Amino acid sequence: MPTTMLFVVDATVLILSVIWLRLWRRSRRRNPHGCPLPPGPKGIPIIGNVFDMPKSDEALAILNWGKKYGDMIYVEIMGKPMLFLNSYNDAVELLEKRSLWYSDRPTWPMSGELLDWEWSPVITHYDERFKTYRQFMHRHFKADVCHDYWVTQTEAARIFAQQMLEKPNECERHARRYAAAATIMMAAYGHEVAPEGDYFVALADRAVEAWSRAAAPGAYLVDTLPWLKHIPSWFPGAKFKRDAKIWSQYSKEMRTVPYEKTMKKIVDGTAHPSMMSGLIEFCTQPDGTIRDEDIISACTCVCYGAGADTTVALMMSFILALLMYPDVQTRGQEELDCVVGNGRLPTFDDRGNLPYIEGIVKEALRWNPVLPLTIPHRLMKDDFYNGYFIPEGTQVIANHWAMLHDEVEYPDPSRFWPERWMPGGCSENSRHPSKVAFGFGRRICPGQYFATNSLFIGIATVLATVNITAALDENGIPVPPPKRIVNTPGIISHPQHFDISVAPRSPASKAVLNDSIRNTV
Ligand code: HEM
Repeated sequence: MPTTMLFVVDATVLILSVIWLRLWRRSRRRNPHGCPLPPGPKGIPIIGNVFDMPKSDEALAILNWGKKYGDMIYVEIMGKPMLFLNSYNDAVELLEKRSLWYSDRPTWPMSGELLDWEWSPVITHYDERFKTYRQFMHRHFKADVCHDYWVTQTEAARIFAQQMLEKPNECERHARRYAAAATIMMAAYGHEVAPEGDYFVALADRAVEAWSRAAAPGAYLVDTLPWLKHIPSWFPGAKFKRDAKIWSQYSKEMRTVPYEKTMKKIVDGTAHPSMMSGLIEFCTQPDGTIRDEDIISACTCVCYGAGADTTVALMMSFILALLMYPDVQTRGQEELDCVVGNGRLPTFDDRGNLPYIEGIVKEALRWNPVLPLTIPHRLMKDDFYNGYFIPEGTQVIANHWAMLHDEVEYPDPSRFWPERWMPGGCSENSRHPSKVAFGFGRRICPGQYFATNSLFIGIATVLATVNITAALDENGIPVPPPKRIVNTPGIISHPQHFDISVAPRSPASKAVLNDSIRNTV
């Protein structure tokens, strides 16, 4: 028989064996105790549902799948089982009540292993290291400790408003400095960021940007075929390995450079108090050694990695909402004038007296969820739920978009409508969006109180000091605001760039803002 013929026969036998093995494994999975897998699109042998997966607006598409398959939707991608949860109750039942088994994370071949981000608490496996890292984060970001950051957050919010007035078209950059750099870097390292070109921030931004590119769903074949990670980097088509080599250096520098520089200051006695100085003190042993140093550096580093983009995205969604729903701005300002007055700026002490502003914070968390399909939890053993079998290793993904746009909890869900939360409003007694937006169970976001505080003071300060309106085109005609939210692609939902005009609310409000900054700088 000619060699090519032999090759064809061998290849056919191999393919048929793999198909048989897959079908056999699938039927075994389906029926260990007579329970079927949860419903979902049928898929095809070997590759499973690769071609069924939506290419854009994934969360919305999966919400719509729910109409056909129910609240739990099961798919397999090249043998990798995935379960999407559209309902809050299922997420609580599985990710919270059974969190002992639903708290692991999957392995990420490109963005985790090859980019050397496995140190990151966000993707760390559910093990002893995980428990130590959660304990460290909790010490420094639990609800009552977050009061310690109020002053920094308030000052940074005022500078944000001032920068918006100066350069309205760079709003996103100002939001990044505010929400992320100025507050998070101070909390994590006691580091005061430079107004422009801060070194720590530049290192972190470079690494996070590379990570986001690597982690975008479907961006790298190696995530679907993990064995590809073993091919040498000179091999044709192995550009991903060469990219990963450069990007892994960014990850290393992001983690080590701020840590080492801050450590030097701690040793010199010139460091500002911070999470890092607190943890170093907590972990220093009687003999002078420091335990868990790698976990300390991971915790300080992850604050920017996990907290920057998320908070910026929410602030930008809030500003977009002001453009699309101008009444929200007017009503928020009326409440602030009534409660805070015109002679000073809002502070955290006013929060309990500002129900409408609180309604805006809730809508900001709900309306355009930052992580519409959140980070997968990995099931650690076979499970049975509602008559279905869920195999070990399944990646369970809560569809935050579906839960936060649930028409029963939040009628007219695509409307940014703080009134829904006011006494007598249609969602007055509905679930607080933070119960979904920050995730579930043992992997719930440890920065949630810090983040919500940043949102509150940012929103209150902007409304108290500036008016945001549509940008004007070259003929001086207002550019109509977008009619619906359009996000950039990627794991985190950032609204696509939009221009705005920003003006002081009044000469008096501008003077109060400038004075408040002068008195604190
Ligand atoms: C508004 C801003 C934020 C939102 C909406 C947000 C949301 C989330 C969500 C949905 C998760 C995944 C939870 C899960 O797997 O069930 C998460 C994880 C995480 N977040 Fe946040 N987050 C925000 C800000 C922050 C901040 C400011 C920090 C740090 C100071 C932070 C640190 C983390 C960490 C370390 C994790 C990984 C948790 C784990 O896997 O154990 N986040 N966040």
